[in-house]
Amino acid sequence: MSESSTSESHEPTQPHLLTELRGHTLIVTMNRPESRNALSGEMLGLMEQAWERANNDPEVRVVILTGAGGYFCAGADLKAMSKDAPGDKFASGAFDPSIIKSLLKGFRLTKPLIAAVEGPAIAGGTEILQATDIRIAGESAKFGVSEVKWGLYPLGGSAVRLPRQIPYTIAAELLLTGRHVLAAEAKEIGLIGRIVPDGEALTAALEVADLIAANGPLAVQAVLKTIRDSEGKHENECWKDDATVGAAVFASNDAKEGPRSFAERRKPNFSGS
Ligand SMILES: C[C@H]([C@H](O)CC(=O)SCCNC(=O)CCNC(=O)[C@H](O)C(C)(C)COP(=O)(O)OP(=O)(O)OC[C@H]1O[C@@H](n2cnc3c(N)ncnc32)[C@H](O)[C@@H]1OP(=O)(O)O)[C@H]1CC[C@H]2[C@@H]3CCC4=CC(=O)CC[C@]4(C)[C@H]3CC[C@]12C
Repeated sequence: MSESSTSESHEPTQPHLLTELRGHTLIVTMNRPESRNALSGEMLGLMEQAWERANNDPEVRVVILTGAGGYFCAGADLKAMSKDAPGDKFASGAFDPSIIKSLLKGFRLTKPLIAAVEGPAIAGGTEILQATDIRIAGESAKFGVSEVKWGLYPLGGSAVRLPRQIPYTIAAELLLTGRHVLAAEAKEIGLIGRIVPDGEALTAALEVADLIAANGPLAVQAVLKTIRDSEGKHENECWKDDATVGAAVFASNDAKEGPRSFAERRKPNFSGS
């Protein structure tokens, strides 16, 4: 990683989250491999900063979320929670769990987000996965929303999102039993889109990111907006916004550059305007 986020309190050489801009792709890496990249307060704070950057930096066209050391994320740091229970902060109003920006609940990226998963993606790890658009995993990756095993609630959004993303009965089973599933089953139920050999998830994600980054950025972001905004609505309720968003793209310089590049038999040079 050539570039890393600033650490708020931990060792400056080992921040809990790393970021690297490679071309137009922002790679965001959860970085506590000794704890299977369990979510710390520091990591969550740095994730918020990374998402702000992704949305506001025009150089960023695609984002990849991954984990260090061959692990994705083991959810909340249960050891820290055993000493300092978050429930007290919810009860006092010190933390409002209806918006958890770091886990992309109540806040979404305007750029496509690809998950590159190796190893365990459990509880909060599978919760944030549900906020990603494209999901690629190594064959040994493991998923699950196991909060109920510890008497906890999946506050990262899974009780709402999972039944919308995979068949209801399977979502209910996973949420209520907390059982883990391997990559093959995760793909079968539609939780992830692609399986690659272990160790190759990031490479595969970068290949997809390059394909997306080569496209017109305004077009990509507009398509993503419509995918998100139309979710759960009757199609007739969507056409007005679909037309507004689409017409704005057609009015852009990029929409002139694309057809021109085809006619001139060259690669398009999109400016994002
Ligand atoms: C609400 C969200 C979220 O929904 C809640 C959760 O995520 S609960 C977390 C539940 N996690 C699990 O069930 C996973 C437990 N781990 C395992 O099952 C296994 O370890 C594994 C399958 C991941 C890996 O197995 P392995 O056999 O490969 O490895 P193993 O030997 O078991 O482990 C290796 C070492 O790693 C350590 N380890 C593993 N997992 C964890 C873990 N989860 N926590 C700590 N350490 C872990 C293990 O112990 C081994 O270490 P050794 O030293 O060798 O023993 C919530 C998500 C984030 C919350 C916010 C956090 C910050 C906040 C603070 C506040 O004060 C206010 C609230 C809040 C904002 C808080 C709000 C809720 C969340 C958003």
